[in-house]
Amino acid sequence: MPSLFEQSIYKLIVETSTNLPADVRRAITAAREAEDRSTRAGLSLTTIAQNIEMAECDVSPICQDTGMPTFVIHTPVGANQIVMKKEIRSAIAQATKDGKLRTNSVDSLTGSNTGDNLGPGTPVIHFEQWERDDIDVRLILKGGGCENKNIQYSLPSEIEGLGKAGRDLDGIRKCILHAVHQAQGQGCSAGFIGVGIGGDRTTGYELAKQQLFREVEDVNPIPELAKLEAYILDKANQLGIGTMGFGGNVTLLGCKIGVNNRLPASFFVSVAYNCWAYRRQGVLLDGSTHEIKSWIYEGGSNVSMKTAEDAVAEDVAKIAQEESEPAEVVLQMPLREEDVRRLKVGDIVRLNGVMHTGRDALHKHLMDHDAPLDLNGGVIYHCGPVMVKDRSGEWQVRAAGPTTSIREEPYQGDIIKKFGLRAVIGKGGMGKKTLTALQEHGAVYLNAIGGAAQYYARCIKKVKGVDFMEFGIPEAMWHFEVDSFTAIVTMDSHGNSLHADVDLDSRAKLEQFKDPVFL
Ligand SMILES: O=C(O)C[C@H](O)C(=O)O
Ligand code: SF4
Repeated sequence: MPSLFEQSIYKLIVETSTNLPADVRRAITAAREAEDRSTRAGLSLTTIAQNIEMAECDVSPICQDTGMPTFVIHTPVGANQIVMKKEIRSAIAQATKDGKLRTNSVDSLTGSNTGDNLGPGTPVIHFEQWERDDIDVRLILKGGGCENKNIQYSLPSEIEGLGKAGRDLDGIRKCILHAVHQAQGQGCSAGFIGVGIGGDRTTGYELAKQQLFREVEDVNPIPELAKLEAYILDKANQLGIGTMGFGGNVTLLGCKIGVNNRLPASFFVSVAYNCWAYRRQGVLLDGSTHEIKSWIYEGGSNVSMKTAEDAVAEDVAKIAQEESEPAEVVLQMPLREEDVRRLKVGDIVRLNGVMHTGRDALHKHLMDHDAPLDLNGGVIYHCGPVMVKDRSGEWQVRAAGPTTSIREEPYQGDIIKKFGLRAVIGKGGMGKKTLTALQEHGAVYLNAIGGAAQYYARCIKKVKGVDFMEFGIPEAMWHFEVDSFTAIVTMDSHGNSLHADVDLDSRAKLEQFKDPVFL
């Protein structure tokens, strides 16, 4: 029987992974209200809202990437932190086994997955002592896609699109606006950012991440920073990047800035980007029994993700469905070249049949090996799912949203041509080389909604098999039979890319903020 401390930590992990807190929910609902619901961004936000409720209802991960578990713990003086650490590790392993966390700890040299989320450096546990009797445990699960969009600036600097940035508040302003722009939709916008001003390279990033433990709705006690936070939120939302980088009115949901002293020679501005799946929670434990006394952040269960408009819209959708043909294109996999060549950017596609997952390890492997099955007309889904075996030994999908596609850019075009793929599904879009291959071969890039792991898991009707289990669960090649798997064409075979358009357009908007504001 696990100790009460371990049980409390387990509850914290499950709650954090499966139930988005109230402040984050309110921010997402406000974004929905600011966006026209019939646009790509509006539709994506509706799916995100549904996904949040599905995760809560099924007690399953909101997003399949359950991130780097990072704990910040305050203990009474003299509390045994060594025992606590052991029990936290044990709770992490149990939550992984139960499918509440994905197996996310990978040996950086060999690529092998430890399978239980434990390994050198994982999980991250920071202890602090305080002169109180209770134990305060906070946890953030920040995924890899948004972590990849973190960025650090060293001032003074020349900032692309914004010009010179000096060692002052206005220079800091430019760094933060640029940080939002460079993320585009790849960190599953609309996102939240934590900013650390000062420190050294390491503590600057630490400070940035600490800001993500603040409440979305709080106000910075330092007046200049409160002003800067409000400014960034307002201006970032004028960049037109929108949810998933589809264009739209809402790009940023929160901005929190902290400041530390620096060395005379250094001036770092560090930005931690967090996706909409902003999973952080905390518990206050009784110092002697280790029972949960209270939750630190208001729980999500009281804040429904439905807006007043939803009820009306559901009726309208029903009528519309009855009266007219659905606007989506329904396709059966494997796909035919002529069907794919007809698709254009903006089309909504519903896929039926069998698709195959593949991400970094698979793409690298396929460059100089054969595929384990015929991929002609096939569809590769950039996805690392959460999978568990049920009692009868069958694999079950617990979460299966898309991963950031751009990582496959060096390989994708070649793989499309070599194996005759007709579509790749992922998120955030891909680059020129892939776009050229889509054109030459007759294929499309489909953007699924990042983080909507429960929504997509429900489209998977059967796990048909798996290859390359030696790559670990997220990197293996899973064969999924899907029904009505919905995604949007964002790169077509005619040379069009919504991602390139939004990038260019938002870059022009960024340049409007070149002139000094904070003098
Ligand atoms: O690893 C994943 O499944 C997704 C990742 O967090 C991403 O955003 O690309
Ligand atoms: S897939 Fe998107 S929502 Fe999930 S962790 Fe990555 S960035 Fe966050």
